[in-house]
Amino acid sequence: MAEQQTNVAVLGGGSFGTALASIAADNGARVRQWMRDETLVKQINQEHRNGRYLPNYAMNPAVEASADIQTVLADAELVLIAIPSKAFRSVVQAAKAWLRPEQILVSTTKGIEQEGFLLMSQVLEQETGFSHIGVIAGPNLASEIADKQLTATVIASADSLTRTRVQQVLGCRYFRVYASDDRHGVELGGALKNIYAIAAGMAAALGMGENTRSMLMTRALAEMSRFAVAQGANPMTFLGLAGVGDLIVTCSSNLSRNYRVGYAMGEGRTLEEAVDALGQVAEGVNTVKLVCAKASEMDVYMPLAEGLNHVLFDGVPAQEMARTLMMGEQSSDVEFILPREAVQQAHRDQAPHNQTSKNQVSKDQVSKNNGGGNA
Ligand SMILES: NC(=O)c1ccc[n+]([C@@H]2O[C@H](COP(=O)([O-])OP(=O)(O)OC[C@H]3O[C@@H](n4cnc5c(N)ncnc54)[C@H](O)[C@@H]3O)[C@@H](O)[C@H]2O)c1
Ligand SMILES: O=P(O)(O)OC[C@H](O)CO
Repeated sequence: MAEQQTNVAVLGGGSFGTALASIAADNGARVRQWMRDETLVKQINQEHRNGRYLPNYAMNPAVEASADIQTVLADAELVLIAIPSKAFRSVVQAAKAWLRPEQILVSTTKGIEQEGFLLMSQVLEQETGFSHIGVIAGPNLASEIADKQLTATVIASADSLTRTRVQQVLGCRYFRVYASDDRHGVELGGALKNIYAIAAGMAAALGMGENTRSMLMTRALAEMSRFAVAQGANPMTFLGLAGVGDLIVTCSSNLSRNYRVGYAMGEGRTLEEAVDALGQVAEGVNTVKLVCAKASEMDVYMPLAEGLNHVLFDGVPAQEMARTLMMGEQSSDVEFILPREAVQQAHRDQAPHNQTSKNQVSKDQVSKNNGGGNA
């Protein structure tokens, strides 16, 4: 007996929504994609191409685009939401009247909501109260997926039906879907890596080398997992695709919008110029502010994120910040093996006179250290 075709709804007409819609259609699902822009709807239905966000890639012709959210959600078993975090809640609210508890709702958005520091799956939970909720995250540059480059992602959910159905619906010859039940860790991995992608782009534009990039990525991973553990996530998640996997791709590729924002700033553009030139979402710009505020509230040491925050919003030159960071506390490599506090204690015990601990990267410290570093 032939298996029944799965109905999939994709909310979002940007690059990731478009890439995901094509995967599901390539895999035999009936896919409807919702977007606001009627011109884009017409173009996708007639030319099978998203000329605004992925102009150089053919979409599966079976994807039906529509600006009517009710039509798109009707009969959908799986709903994939690819809307930037700033608009995520409003779109879920607009969709709510046509969502049903038996549907599987999956956020693909890598951002944080300012009010309450909520991740998008938490917004979904708040708005719907449903139980089949998950997130997708991993090293997933939309244009490479649209080009059918071999790619893997993670579906994370406490609900096994959500994990299994997403693996069945999206897993195909060019897209592998791994499962996790650490939804919070996977979602945080996706959101946090954007911060360090901006820093990596900046470092590349400033001519910093591969040792620097490697140090930045590895210390970023330490910082991300430290923050995530304080938020209740499993540190082991950061060894997976949604942790180190996504960090590698976004810190190395100029296909990453966050990396491109950093690169443009490293070339001398202002943040506003860099974001305007992009014309697409770079979630890391907003995330760094929210994460620094939360880290300070929870007393989590995040010198790279704090440093980037000062560069983006306080006008501190990136070179100067790099010098300051190089003069910061020399700490433990892997804190889950040798705790940072043990290294600090050893420094205190062996210091001829007491040193003050350098827990925060402040603007004052930047000016004090200016010129004195060895980055
Ligand atoms: N592009 C990627 O490679 C990629 C990969 C993985 C995850 N993501 C994540 O997916 C999310 C979406 O990213 P994207 O790349 O598709 O963004 P994008 O900038 O390419 O497109 C965003 C889409 O959202 C729509 N949108 C914005 N505000 C809206 C609103 N109020 N109502 C309805 N639609 C609205 C835009 O019109 C556009 O169609 C982001 O959080 C991003 O981090 C992106
Ligand atoms: O283009 P970015 O920087 O939003 O990154 C896209 C994806 O998150 C990469 O996995």
